[in-house]
Amino acid sequence: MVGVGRTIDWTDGAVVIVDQCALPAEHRLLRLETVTELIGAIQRLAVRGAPALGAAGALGVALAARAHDGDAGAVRADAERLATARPTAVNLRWGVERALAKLPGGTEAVLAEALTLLDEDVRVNREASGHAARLLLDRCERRPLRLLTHCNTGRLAAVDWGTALGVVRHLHAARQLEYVLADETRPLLQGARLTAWELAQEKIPYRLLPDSAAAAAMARGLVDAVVVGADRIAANGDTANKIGTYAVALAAARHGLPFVVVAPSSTVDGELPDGGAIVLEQRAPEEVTHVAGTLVAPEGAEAFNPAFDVTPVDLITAVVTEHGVVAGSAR
Ligand SMILES: CSC[C@H]1O[C@H](OP(=O)(O)O)[C@H](O)[C@@H]1O
Repeated sequence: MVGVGRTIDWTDGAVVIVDQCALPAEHRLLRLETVTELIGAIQRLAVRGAPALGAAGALGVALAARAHDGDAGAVRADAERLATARPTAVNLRWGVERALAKLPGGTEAVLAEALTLLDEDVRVNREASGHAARLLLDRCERRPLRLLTHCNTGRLAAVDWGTALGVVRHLHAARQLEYVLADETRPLLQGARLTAWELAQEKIPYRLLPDSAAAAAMARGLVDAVVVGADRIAANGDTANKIGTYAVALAAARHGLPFVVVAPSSTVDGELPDGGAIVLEQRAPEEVTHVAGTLVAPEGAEAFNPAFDVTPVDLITAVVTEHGVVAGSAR
């Protein structure tokens, strides 16, 4: 059920999500009854995070199948609008296509596939984050661990549990975590608003830091390892993730710290040989020139606001999915 553990689910013919734009001030649910409403929620990041986008894509096809019952052309047109709502996370199109493949079996078959995908997401991310937690315990001597993370990769970025933050949950449960250093993650502050909220909810020790302080934290010996999520992983292991991830990887390499990417295998795009071809979403300048709706730059200031960057695999210790380590120097 949404809110209790799940970030996104299907309730009485609608997609119901936790409205991530309202957090941390308010934990409220949004009921989305049409594909257009769902696309709007995806594009304003009310629902966000690669695995959660996969679930949204699949459930969105169920909405389309119900709305256009019997009109496969109309369903496919809505499915394409969904799949292109945000370009970088491969999971969105993957979820759409998973559900669309069941369309010949009818509306209920599409919904059944989408609900199966949601259940899978939780299991797969628990497995992937479990592998990554064990890898970090193998590679890091110090106990308990002090992890730095970027953006939000917890249950809010998935159906439940999460990827990199799933590692934190495993380690915390095993009493092997001292604290988390969470990058605020400008400009949309997924770390400050969402990761901090998740960790506070579970009384997991954390400190928030400006993105610009991540390298300094490593230089001061405050970090044992870095763990992040992913939005699209190329066949060679190059990884697209939230803007700022590449800088964190450079700093981790400089300080000889493990840098681990955790994602479900649905985030791997085997058709891309390397990260050079990953489409990186560019977002509105206002996300940079304004803070909480207040202009903080000169009127008319231009901005460079890519939502993602690519970390080359040579800076990644391990890319870990439910299948274990699939790329990186730890293979
Ligand atoms: C569990 S992967 C989450 C992944 O998605 C985030 O992007 P966004 O907040 O724009 O959806 C970020 O890249 C996270 O690492």
